[in-house]
Amino acid sequence: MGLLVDGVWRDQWYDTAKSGGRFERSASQFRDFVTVDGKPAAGRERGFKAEPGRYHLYVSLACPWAHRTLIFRTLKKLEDVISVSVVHHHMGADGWTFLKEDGATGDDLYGFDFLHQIYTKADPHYSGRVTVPVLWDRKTQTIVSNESAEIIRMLNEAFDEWGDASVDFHPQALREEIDAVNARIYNDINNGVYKTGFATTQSAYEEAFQTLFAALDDVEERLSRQRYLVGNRLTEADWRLFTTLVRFDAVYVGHFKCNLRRIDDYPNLSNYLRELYQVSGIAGTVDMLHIKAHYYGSHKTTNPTGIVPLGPELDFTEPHNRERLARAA
Ligand SMILES: N[C@@H](CCC(=O)N[C@@H](CS)C(=O)NCC(=O)O)C(=O)O
Repeated sequence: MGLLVDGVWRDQWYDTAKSGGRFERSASQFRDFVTVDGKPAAGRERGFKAEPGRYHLYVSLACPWAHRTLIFRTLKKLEDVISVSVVHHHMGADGWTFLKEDGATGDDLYGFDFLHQIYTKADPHYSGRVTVPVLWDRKTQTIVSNESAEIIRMLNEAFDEWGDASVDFHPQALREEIDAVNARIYNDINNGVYKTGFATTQSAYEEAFQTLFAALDDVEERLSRQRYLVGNRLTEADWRLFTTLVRFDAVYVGHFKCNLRRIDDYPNLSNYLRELYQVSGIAGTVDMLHIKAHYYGSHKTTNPTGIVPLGPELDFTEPHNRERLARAA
């Protein structure tokens, strides 16, 4: 685990000393957009036109943020439009690597060994973390975006000429509510599990832990009344929550000490998780080997032995009871 400083790789763990033991996620730096007409998005200088075969995703199957982009690629039927390379699940002294093992593909575009080489190809003086997902433009050989929240919006709306235009996970009428729900779920749950697991003081851990479970309790209550988070349909907000829920009992409960309750202990959240997992194409985006091997094997400060637990037994294919809420929202 490390970062680039003026284009030079440095092996370094997260620095929580400045923030009272709290984990603070740094903002993504590549923030351009692929658009239908190729014009730059508002406030941006560089424009990228949607074209089939032009863009490539670098992902980790372990990573919940990268997982969002794979889900959108699948649900929008963009598999033949946007190609993908999968990094190795172990993130060690070199950061993400392109070692080909356990289903990791290697770097299909340049044959690089490390993901940080993709970052320095885009910007030889890049300083910052080297994260997945990355949306790469083959044509101009640069990174369009390394922010999953924005990549999924591009996949949702810019490629409809070639993908499935009939599904829209960010409908105009629900945008305000989606944004509000996303904000809480991002801060308290998606990033909340990291704040809990990477805290380096007892008080920072407890603060994040309490916030996380208060938010999960609220979502459980919401899902007892309505089938999905926003409106009566699947939206971006659901997929963003899903990637955390599906990792929760396998990883966050033990590795990140998020152990007040498991998702399995919440009747509505667990059925909701099963329903989303059973949506066509989704199970194929969930890779428990990568998920468990990555977290338990890579975070040496949290799990120095690197031992990957064998449990728990999880079966997301069991029946769910969410149909009864179909008209209740
Ligand atoms: N805000 C980013 C966060 C991505 C992120 O933090 N990815 C993790 C993997 S789960 C990563 O690559 N971490 C490497 C590091 O922090 O050095 C997004 O949502 O795209």
